[in-house]
Amino acid sequence: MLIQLTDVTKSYAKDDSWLFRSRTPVLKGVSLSVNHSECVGLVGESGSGKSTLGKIVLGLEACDSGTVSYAEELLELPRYQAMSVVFQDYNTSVNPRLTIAEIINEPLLNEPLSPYERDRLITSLLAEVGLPAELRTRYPHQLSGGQLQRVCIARAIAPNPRFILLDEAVSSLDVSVQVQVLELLQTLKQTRNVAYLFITHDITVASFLCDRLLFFKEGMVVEQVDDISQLNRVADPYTRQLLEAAGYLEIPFLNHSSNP
Ligand SMILES: Nc1ncnc2c1ncn2[C@@H]1O[C@H](COP(=O)(O)OP(=O)(O)OP(=O)(O)O)[C@@H](O)[C@H]1O
Repeated sequence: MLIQLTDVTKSYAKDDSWLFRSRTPVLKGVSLSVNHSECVGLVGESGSGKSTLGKIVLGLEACDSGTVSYAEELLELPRYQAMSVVFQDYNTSVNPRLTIAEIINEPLLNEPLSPYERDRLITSLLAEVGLPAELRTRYPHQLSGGQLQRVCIARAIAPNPRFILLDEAVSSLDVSVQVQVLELLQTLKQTRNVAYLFITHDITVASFLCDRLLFFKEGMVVEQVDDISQLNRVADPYTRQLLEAAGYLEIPFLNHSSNP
């Protein structure tokens, strides 16, 4: 086990809380684990609390109750080397005044590398995410969305983390670019032995990349699918609704009733 959350709750103060001291519960007792080198998908609608959960996993927010435990190997490393994150909005994830090489170098600033070694590492990280070395001197506005998200992925893998949180990391990309970036993430997962928590509202992309899926609704895990080939067997009505909307339950060989 790399990361384990047990019975985590979180609430935020309501806007009128100065008067009533009332709070809105956002996470209502969430338990989940991410194992070494696995990709866990957290699928749910907008506002269900997925990003809040992601922030708690990264240690950016504290939970109100419950526990978050990390494997020893994560605790031994500085946080930026143990865990990385790739957000949905690649434009606001990068400093527009930095070159692409400087952006990728951000998590490497404390590494004792010579200028030559640093240069070579940045070039090899660009190659690893499928980008040419010439991009290193460009600025973010001179790249396409897909290229910039690849730069964010290069920055995320630069310190060689054991865990990466992917928060709607392909949701802003065109469908064809989405597939390429998902394939890149799949490759990196294998070559770098990294674990992902993949937060998304899109069950199709989640089932492409993930080993396990957790369906999330109103701050709770309502269903867990350990075997993606058994997706059609989900019982929870909300999860079935999501699958139906994505066309999964219409495919005859996946249909539960025709394949007992
Ligand atoms: N810092 C905050 N203060 C107050 N309320 C917050 C805060 N952060 C999130 N919320 C509220 O918590 C709820 C869950 O938000 P969250 O961003 O975790 O959902 P989500 O499932 O990631 O949604 P989306 O996919 O749209 O990003 C929302 O109602 C949001 O308004």
